[in-house]
Amino acid sequence: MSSSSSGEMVFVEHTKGVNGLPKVILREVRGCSAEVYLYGAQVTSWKNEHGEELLFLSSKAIFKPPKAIRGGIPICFPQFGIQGSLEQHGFARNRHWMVDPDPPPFLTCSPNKAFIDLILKHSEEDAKIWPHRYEFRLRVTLGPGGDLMMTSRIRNTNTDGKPFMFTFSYHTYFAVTDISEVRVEGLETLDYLDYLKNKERFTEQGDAITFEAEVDKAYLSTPTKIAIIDHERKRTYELRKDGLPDAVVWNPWDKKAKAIPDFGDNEYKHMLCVEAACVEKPITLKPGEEWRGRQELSAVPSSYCSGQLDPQKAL
Ligand SMILES: O=P(O)(O)OC[C@H]1O[C@@H](O)[C@H](O)[C@@H](O)[C@@H]1O
Repeated sequence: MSSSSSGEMVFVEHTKGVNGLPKVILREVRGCSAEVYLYGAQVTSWKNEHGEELLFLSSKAIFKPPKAIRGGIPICFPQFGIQGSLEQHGFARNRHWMVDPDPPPFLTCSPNKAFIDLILKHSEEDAKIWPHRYEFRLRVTLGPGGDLMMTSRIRNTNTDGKPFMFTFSYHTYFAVTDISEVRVEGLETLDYLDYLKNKERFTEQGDAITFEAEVDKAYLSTPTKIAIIDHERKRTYELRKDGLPDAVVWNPWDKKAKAIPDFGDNEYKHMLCVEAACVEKPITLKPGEEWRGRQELSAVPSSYCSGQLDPQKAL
């Protein structure tokens, strides 16, 4: 456990990560931790109190701009996927963010000490590809129980009176023991767009979702709670979201994995992306307006969660 010279615990440590990229480590008293790179404002690690890694990070991840880091929680903004004129998943994930010197007050009075506020603003360079002024503020918090909370606030600061539109996702790569032993609950019977079938719309059947081939789907208007159950590890991830109606589920499986240069051939077995997202209906912000999108993750023993999940319960 890291502590200051006075012996007090350091909840927020500013340090350097791979290739000297600035990184912030968040710690909580029970021993859980999270790591956030300023490059992409990307969470690359989230560990429970036993030091077990809960996020997948590829062994081939390239920590070198302009390549986005493969794994953890990349942020897709202002464009999810290829629906638009920008590069896949937009540019927020490969920009250098700053520590926010002036974060807005949070409405809820929280006892958490392990948090970091980051900010990304428009630049002249980016204005050539996305001609808007904006402020994107992200707070990453590690709760006392080890929960990982992320709140994004995006504000239109255009001075030309123009609104802008965007799509978004927290592209979370969950670490799983064996993908063929994983079940996702909370998305059954929903409509989804299948990206492997030209975005055709289908309706999911009644059963919980399991995996035996490549999957790339955007479930629409989902409940606020989704569970990812890792049977082999007897661990359940709970994803709670607010302001993000959709959920993307992605696993490249063997063939696609081999075609991704910064992804190991067999790593698809040990990851599953379940992304709190807004993809079907883009968000429109007028000048002065702000949007808020939040995700909370917890990891609990499966016996505790199974059967108790109430997908309708709001955050
Ligand atoms: O390789 P990238 O740009 O990080 O994207 C990975 C995947 O991200 C998912 O969110 C998309 O739905 C997939 O289509 C995409 O392949």
